[in-house]
Amino acid sequence: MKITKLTTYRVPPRWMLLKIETDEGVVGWGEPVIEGRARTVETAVQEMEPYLIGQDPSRINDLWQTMYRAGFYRGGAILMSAIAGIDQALWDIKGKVLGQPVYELLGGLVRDRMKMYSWVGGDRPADIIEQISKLKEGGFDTFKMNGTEELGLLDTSAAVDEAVRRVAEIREAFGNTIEFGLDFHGRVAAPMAKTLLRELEQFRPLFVEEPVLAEQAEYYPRLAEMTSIPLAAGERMYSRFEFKNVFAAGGLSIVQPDLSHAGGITECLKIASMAEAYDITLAPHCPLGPVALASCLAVDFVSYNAVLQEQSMGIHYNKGGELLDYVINKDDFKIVDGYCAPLRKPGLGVEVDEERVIAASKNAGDWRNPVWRHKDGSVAEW
Ligand SMILES: O=C(O)[C@H](O)[C@@H](O)[C@@H](O)[C@H](O)CO
Ligand SMILES: [Mg+2]
Repeated sequence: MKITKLTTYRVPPRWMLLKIETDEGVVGWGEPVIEGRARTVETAVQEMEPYLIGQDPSRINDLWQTMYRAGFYRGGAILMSAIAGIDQALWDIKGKVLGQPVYELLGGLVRDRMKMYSWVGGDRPADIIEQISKLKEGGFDTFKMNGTEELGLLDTSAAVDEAVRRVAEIREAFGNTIEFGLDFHGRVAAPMAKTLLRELEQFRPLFVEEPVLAEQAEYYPRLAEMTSIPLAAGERMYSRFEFKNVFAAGGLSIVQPDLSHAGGITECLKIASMAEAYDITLAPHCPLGPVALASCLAVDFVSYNAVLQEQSMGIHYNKGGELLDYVINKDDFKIVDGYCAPLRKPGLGVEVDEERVIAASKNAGDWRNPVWRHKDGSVAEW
């Protein structure tokens, strides 16, 4: 079998799907994308083509190493997202050729169902109680929200109180009947992280995500020393070579690689195994589309340390397109009592609605995250 064609489709709300065709008619789908840089990743996928066209798609490991090493420069958000989507599609092809779901090719199920969580609250956390109540009726009991609005490098006691008040209200309203993670989203600089963590400790959030920016990862062990709140990070790290230093330095309790940013299934499996050796749990990042989610689930169902899975249904970013818009097998993504079952169809288990994808790609738009400014006019982390 030989790879014959790669076709990318940028689609609303801010995703990109990749179709890889072969000379025997087997097709694989992937989701290479960096939110807000879809066109850049699209070009990176096109630049990877010479390594792929005419090659045997079953040789995923060799194709992965070639894409990673052959261009001399390596790593980073764009190249690793391009490799990620291609890798996902290659696994999809392999499973379809062998008539097996990807998780069977990776040693079979390590669990029967996977715990999912839902976003609430939007860019600036609001209406949290109401949104949690609604989702709770639908069976969710685990949520994530932004921990703060924009926050100054050195901000006020009032800003800290505002972040704490929101969390206090959640515990007040729901007690321990629900759990929630707080995503600091890189908005909190090191000078503020300790104060916020200390003040939030009493409400026992399930985790605090990106307590400081990934480029400040050396703070993770120091912050972990002063709080019992599990610290989570990983969506802005792109290969096991980045994660190894963070694991060795300590401080992380939860690692969140993104299956569409960190080299795909092949790479994230390695990251998951490395994390397990350090007793770090796995909660793949996935505010993206259905092929990305299916790839996450493939890794979740074979990784003992997988504990939580993000999914984007109802997320505040999904304007103009929802996770289930582009798949035929909508029921396979059903979340029952907050859990998702394995996708049992061959490959990634996603039946992509190609007609819908092609139609939607005609007006994909160019999603960008907002550019926030502090009161003094300087740019703020969004
Ligand atoms: O935890 C999450 O889902 C992420 O922080 C998410 O909010 C961002 O990755 C966003 O998609 C960037 O455009
Ligand atoms: Mg996040």
